[in-house]
Amino acid sequence: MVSIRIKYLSDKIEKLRYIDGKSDWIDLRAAERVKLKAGEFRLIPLGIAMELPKGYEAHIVPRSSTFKNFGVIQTNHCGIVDESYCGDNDQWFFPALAMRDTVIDVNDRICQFRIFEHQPAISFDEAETLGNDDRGGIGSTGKN
Ligand SMILES: O=c1ccn([C@H]2C[C@H](O)[C@@H](COP(=O)(O)OP(=O)(O)OP(=O)(O)O)O2)c(=O)[nH]1
Repeated sequence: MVSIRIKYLSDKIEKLRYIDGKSDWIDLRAAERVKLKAGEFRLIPLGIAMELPKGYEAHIVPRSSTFKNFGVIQTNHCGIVDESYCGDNDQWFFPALAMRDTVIDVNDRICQFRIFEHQPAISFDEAETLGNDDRGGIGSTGKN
């Protein structure tokens, strides 16, 4: 079990819940009522700031039902929360683009996150040739 220090920046949202055995991913809630016109963009506050465990980052993605329920897409497709994003005012947000006129209410579950261990440190070693066979272009393995 890993514990995460969390600061709630809103008393209008329910506390985060990790549901053991259901899914690793933890739902996040809108901390504000947001009304968007089709084509409008907004950073929706999620009402939380966290100190992630050392060596971890968090990934935020939409819930599968987010588009069906709210008509918004996440503009960065997957949000990365760095370990250094850990101050009291480092509120997590969901960058939303409305594809239709829509209203997201306070406490609506609009996205989900889980933590991942950082990748190892990387150095880039430049080479004239990689010395491997080419795999072929994208889609070269066909459709079936
Ligand atoms: O969907 C997201 C993406 C990012 N963040 C927060 C956590 C992250 O650590 C910080 C900065 O994100 P990122 O590094 O991806 O943004 P940037 O555009 O590179 O800005 P910066 O100059 O702040 O690094 O914003 C979120 O709350 N939600």
